[in-house]
Amino acid sequence: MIEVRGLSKHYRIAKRKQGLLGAIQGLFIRKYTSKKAVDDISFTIASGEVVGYIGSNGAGKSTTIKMLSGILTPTSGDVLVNGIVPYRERQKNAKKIGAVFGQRTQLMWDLAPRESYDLLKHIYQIPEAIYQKNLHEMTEKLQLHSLLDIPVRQLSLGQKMRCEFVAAFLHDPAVVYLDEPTIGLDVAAKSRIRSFIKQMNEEKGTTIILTTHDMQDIEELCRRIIIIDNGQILYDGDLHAVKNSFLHEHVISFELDEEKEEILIPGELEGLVTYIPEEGNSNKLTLSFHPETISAAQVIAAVLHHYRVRDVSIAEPKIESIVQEIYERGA
Ligand SMILES: Nc1ncnc2c1ncn2[C@@H]1O[C@H](COP(=O)(O)OP(=O)(O)OP(=O)(O)O)[C@@H](O)[C@H]1O
Repeated sequence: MIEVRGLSKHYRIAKRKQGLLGAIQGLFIRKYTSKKAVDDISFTIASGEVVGYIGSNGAGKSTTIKMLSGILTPTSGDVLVNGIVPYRERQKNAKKIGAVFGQRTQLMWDLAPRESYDLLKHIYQIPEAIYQKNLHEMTEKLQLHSLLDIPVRQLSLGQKMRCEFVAAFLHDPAVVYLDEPTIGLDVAAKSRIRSFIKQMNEEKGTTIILTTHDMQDIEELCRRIIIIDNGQILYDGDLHAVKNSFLHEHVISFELDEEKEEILIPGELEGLVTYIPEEGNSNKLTLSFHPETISAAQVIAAVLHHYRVRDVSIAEPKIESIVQEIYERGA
């Protein structure tokens, strides 16, 4: 579906000298530096995959997406999407892809969404029956019937983004690029959009490439992540595998049935767990441990053996901290 081999994009940046003289000199003599925004990356994405493409600001995510969608021509390397070289056959490629860029819109500002959709129907030459079916199903899923005839400029950000998603999926694209699709949205809008993405992937087999700084998006939608930093791929693989390999500590909190003057770690856990004191809580026993040293089940069993426990909560390692660590380690 998507094949990327040795793909690079180097931007040429004009060096400017300071001051008026420098500006005048710059008109005649220009010196350039080169920025390796994407530097020799390779990956393959199969049809129907949902892949999180993540990295810090300036890592090279948007540049990659622009090359995949045909907006940018690579400096070197190969990219093939649906058997098409995107930057060579832009129109053919455009018919098979969809995109939502959180910061930009493809809906006409002064028109109602329905009118923009009608325009897209003609641009993508969607047969009338498929158009009506898709429009009906998608507006239903995103609950935007009541918004279809209101000019886009009068819609809230969350309403507008839901409408954007219909525009991106209306022509049944094989691949959809989502660049920060939930940025600035409230919890309810994010959740509705995430379940729409899930449904489209499951029902239509749409391949999704998701670029986001919102790790909740990644956790809920992606089984595979590609992490890019400084234009190079740091990690490409299963989200849960990375979680396990980078996982340092699990934290379990026990709410004890009664307040204690002193809470002691059960003897059998000595040296295997670390006690995390919680200020002002004399009935809370919070322990951190490495899952390779001792299992959560063993920790719970030992505590239940010594204390009467009202409630237990287990904190999973956050993907944010794992990603942060991968950036810092560099591999
Ligand atoms: N048109 C351009 N000309 C010169 N340099 C550019 C251009 N576009 C991007 N860059 C540089 O290339 C690098 C990668 O940029 P890119 O926009 O791909 O990063 P990103 O991972 O999408 O970042 P963000 O999360 O901030 O959107 C950055 O250092 C950026 O400054």
